[in-house]
Amino acid sequence: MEKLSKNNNVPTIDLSVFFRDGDEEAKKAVKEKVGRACTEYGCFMAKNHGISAELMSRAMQLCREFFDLEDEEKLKCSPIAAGPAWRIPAGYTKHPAHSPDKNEHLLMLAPQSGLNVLPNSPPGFKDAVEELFENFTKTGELILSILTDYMDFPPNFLKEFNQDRSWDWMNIKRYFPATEPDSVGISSHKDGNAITFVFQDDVGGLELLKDGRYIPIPPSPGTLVCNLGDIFQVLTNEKITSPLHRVVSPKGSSRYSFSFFYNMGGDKWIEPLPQFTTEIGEPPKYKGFMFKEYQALRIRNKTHPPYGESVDITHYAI
Ligand SMILES: O=C(O)CCC(=O)C(=O)O
Ligand SMILES: [Fe+2]
Repeated sequence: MEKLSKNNNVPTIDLSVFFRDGDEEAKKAVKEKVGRACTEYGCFMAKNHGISAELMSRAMQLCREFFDLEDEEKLKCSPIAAGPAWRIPAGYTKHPAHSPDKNEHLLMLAPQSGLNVLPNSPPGFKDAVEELFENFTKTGELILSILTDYMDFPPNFLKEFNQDRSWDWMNIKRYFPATEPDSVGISSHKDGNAITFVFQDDVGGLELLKDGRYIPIPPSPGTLVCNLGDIFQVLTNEKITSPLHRVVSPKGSSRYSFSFFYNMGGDKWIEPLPQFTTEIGEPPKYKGFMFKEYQALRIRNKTHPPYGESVDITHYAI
C-alpha cells in the first residue's frame, strides 16, 4: 500500500472533490486517505476544505489586531458569568501567571447562542469570527460523513449521533513569544471532543506525538489541521486514537491560531460501539460516560488547584 506521507509527517489531503457532483471513485479514494490518516495519526491537514482563503486571512488579520489592543480594551470582553462547570466561559482571558501555558484567548460559542462577549473593535472582527464559526460547523459535518463511510457505519450515523451543535466552541489564541528556551504555549494534551480544526498563522510551533517523538505540524497557507478527539478514541475502542499534541512557544514573535471544537451534545452517552467490541469479540477499553461529565472533569483542574494536573480519557479506561 502506498505510504500516506513521506518522512512520517502528518498527511495533507485535498478535499476539493467533495465540493463537486459525481466523481464517486475519486471521493472514495479521498475518504480512504482521510480514514487512514485518522487511524494512523488521529490527525490530517486539509486543503480545499470549503472555507475560503479570503475569510481565513481576513479573520487572522483581525485576530492580530484584536490581541494588539491594550489590555484595558480586551478586558472589556471578560466573561460575564462564570459559565457552567463543563465549559470555559465565553470571553477574553489571559492565562494566570501560575499557569504553565503562556497564551491569551477569546472563547466563542455559537453566534446564535446569545452568550458571546465579542469586541466591537477592530471593526469587522465579530462578523469574521461568526462567519468562520459557521464555516467550521460545515467542515465538521463533512468530516463526519467521510468517517461514516470509511468506518462503514449506516448512512448519516455520525451526523445523527452528533447532531446537537449547541456545545461547539472556538478558541482564538495568541501565544506569547518564548521567555526561556522551552516555554510552553500550550502543554501536551489530547482534545476531549469529537474533532478539532486548527487554523494557525505562519509562525509554527504545533507538534504532535507520533511513535514516541514530537513531529511538527508546519503551517501551510489555507490549510486546516483536523485533529480527532477522545470521543472517537472511545467510540471506536481505539481504532482511532486522539493524538497527544502541544504548542511550543514561538521565538521572537507572537503566534496566533483559531481552534474550533466540534463537540457533542452534553447529555450524549459515549461508550465503545458494538461494531468495535461485542461484534468483533473485543472487550471495551472504556466505561461509558456523559460528554458533559468528562468536560467538567477536564476543566475543573484547569481552573482549580492543583492546576495543570488535567483529567484525561484514561479516567474512564477499563
Ligand atoms: O493553537 C494550536 O495550534 C493548537 C491549540 C490546541 O491544541 C487546543 O486549543 O487544544
Ligand atoms: Fe488541542
